[in-house]
Amino acid sequence: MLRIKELVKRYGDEKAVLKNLNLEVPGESVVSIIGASGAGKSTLLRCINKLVEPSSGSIELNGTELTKLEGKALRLARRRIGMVFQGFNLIDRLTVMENVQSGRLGYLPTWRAMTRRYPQEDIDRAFHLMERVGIAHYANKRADELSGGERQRVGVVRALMQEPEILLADEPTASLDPKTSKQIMELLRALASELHLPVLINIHNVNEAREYTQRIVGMRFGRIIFDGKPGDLNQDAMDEIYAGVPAEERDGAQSSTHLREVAAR
Ligand SMILES: Nc1ncnc2c1ncn2[C@@H]1O[C@H](COP(=O)(O)OP(=O)(O)OP(=O)(O)O)[C@@H](O)[C@H]1O
Repeated sequence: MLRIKELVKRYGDEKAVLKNLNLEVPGESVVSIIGASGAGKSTLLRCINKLVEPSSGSIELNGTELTKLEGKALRLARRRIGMVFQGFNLIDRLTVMENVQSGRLGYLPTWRAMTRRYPQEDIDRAFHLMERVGIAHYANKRADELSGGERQRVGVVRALMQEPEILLADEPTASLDPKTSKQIMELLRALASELHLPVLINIHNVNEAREYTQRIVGMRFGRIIFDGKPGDLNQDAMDEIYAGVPAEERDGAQSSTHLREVAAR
């Protein structure tokens, strides 16, 4: 169970981008977070895995308060949070196997990780997961030789190698074509149920959110203003979440997170 209470995030002296946000995600549920660009969706995910430091409030994962952790305790907690990225975040020159094994870094002594001498059980687990998502035959291929959908499957396996207690996906399909997007959403939904994992997906494509997730959380200006089943997301709710956003930009627009990542490359 993920339990977020009164979460506030402020970048520097700017006004808060998350404003006293409350959210509970029980096990095994697939929740999508939608909202206009700048609503605070990525910041929320980044606060959960502490890529950014919350300004105040609490984030509890299965009874562990994450916001207060530091040093080793933080590292241990972080390895329980799997993250899937829009741009995949793979190391191109490494093989698929090497990339997925990087999900075990939080568990291995440094010498073992540096020399890439992975324990047999980690190799077995990697093959099992790669077979599950259909990429086992690519184990020894370089990551940059794969298609976008295959790369995202590597990203998913890497996250699962962490034995996570929750999976966070930050626009996992935004770099993919529609058919591949559906396959990845289908996969995330299936894995949530097979592995009894809560999955939190930040997503721009509202149609995919409706089709593949059981619960939709709508954000606006750092607040949750909708929280319900896909069937409850009617036109009024959509208009409130996306007020002021042109219709053609509501779906599939490039996110500011993506643009920032591209600019940083
Ligand atoms: N590292 C940062 N430093 C300063 N401001 C930031 C930073 N990251 C995000 N912001 C600001 O916080 C606000 C929320 O951004 P965030 O990326 O969380 O929104 P989002 O809903 O995920 O948007 P998008 O869908 O476009 O990615 C925006 O105004 C953004 O400019």
